[in-house]
Amino acid sequence: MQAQTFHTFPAPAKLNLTLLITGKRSDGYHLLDTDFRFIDLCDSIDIAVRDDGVIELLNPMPDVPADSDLTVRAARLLQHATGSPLGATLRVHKRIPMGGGLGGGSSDAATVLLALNRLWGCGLSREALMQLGVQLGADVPVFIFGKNARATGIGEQLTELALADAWYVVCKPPVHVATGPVFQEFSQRLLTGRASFSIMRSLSGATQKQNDLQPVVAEIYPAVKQVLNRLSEYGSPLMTGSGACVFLELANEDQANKVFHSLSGEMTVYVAKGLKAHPVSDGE
Ligand SMILES: C[C@](O)(CO)[C@H](O)COP(=O)(O)OP(=O)(O)OC[C@H]1O[C@@H](n2ccc(N)nc2=O)[C@H](O)[C@@H]1O
Ligand SMILES: Nc1ncnc2c1ncn2[C@@H]1O[C@H](COP(=O)(O)OP(=O)(O)OP(=O)(O)O)[C@@H](O)[C@H]1O
Repeated sequence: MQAQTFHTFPAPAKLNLTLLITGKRSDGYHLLDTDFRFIDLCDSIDIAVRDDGVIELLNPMPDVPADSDLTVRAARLLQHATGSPLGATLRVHKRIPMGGGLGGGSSDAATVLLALNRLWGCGLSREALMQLGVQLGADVPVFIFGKNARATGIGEQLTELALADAWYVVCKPPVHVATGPVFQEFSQRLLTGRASFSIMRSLSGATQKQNDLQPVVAEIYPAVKQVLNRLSEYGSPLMTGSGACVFLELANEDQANKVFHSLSGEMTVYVAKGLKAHPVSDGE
């Protein structure tokens, strides 16, 4: 086989700067009102086009078989939707912790859709890619949308959000949180009055940040609560997505570095800059 030419594409993590749950759809998915921000903590994906139609992942992760990996699923979905006869060899460099609420798998999938749409010459619009992406996960569309955004629906109705420069300290408690069970527990709590939909807060446009999944996760996973407590010594931390990661927004890089250095001996911690936009543009 001919030597393959690889192109490298970044896949940034996201933070949910606020996350309100406003309702539930008939299929069980929850309706959200959430502000997404991309940060410069990124995976990267090497992609080479091949002409035999095969989708191959060179370095599957130990606990995710290649066929289940969101990068492979994204490539196959695009192939199926467009009828492209081309294939791809993929290599994923993970930096974004998994099960952290940072959307790493979703971002990897979005980057593959954006990159292969271009490399295969499919010519799908951004909207069409977003519609494909949501089939892989509720967090995929925002990464294709490509801008920091307020999201409603299950995360697929997006409006651009202008955000000031900011730096973030992101801590990863030593637990892996699965998204589905956290939403299920939230729903259970609705029945017993221990949780409620944040409809009024959403409608009123209240600016105070909160994450409606945080009380659920902090109770089930004491490690998350501990990290929230520790970070609150420096400001007002919040959990991102369905956890487990917890972040603190700082006004400048110096402050972020100071907090980072005081925590780095104790836990897994990252310092990241908020991005203005997704680093992959689809050429539009
Ligand atoms: C919590 C967030 O990270 C916020 O950005 C996302 O809403 C989660 O998005 P995601 O990880 O892409 O989630 P998916 O893979 O689509 O969904 C996993 C499971 O979480 C539940 N789920 C997810 C998203 C949502 N809006 N409501 C839900 O109830 C569903 O049971 C679903 O089967
Ligand atoms: N390329 C991939 N990278 C990471 N996880 C993947 C990938 N492909 C499949 N997965 C599966 O998806 C799960 C969720 O991964 P991800 O890193 O997106 O979690 P998360 O940050 O909690 O997501 P979210 O914020 O969207 O809930 C992983 O535990 C893994 O089993």
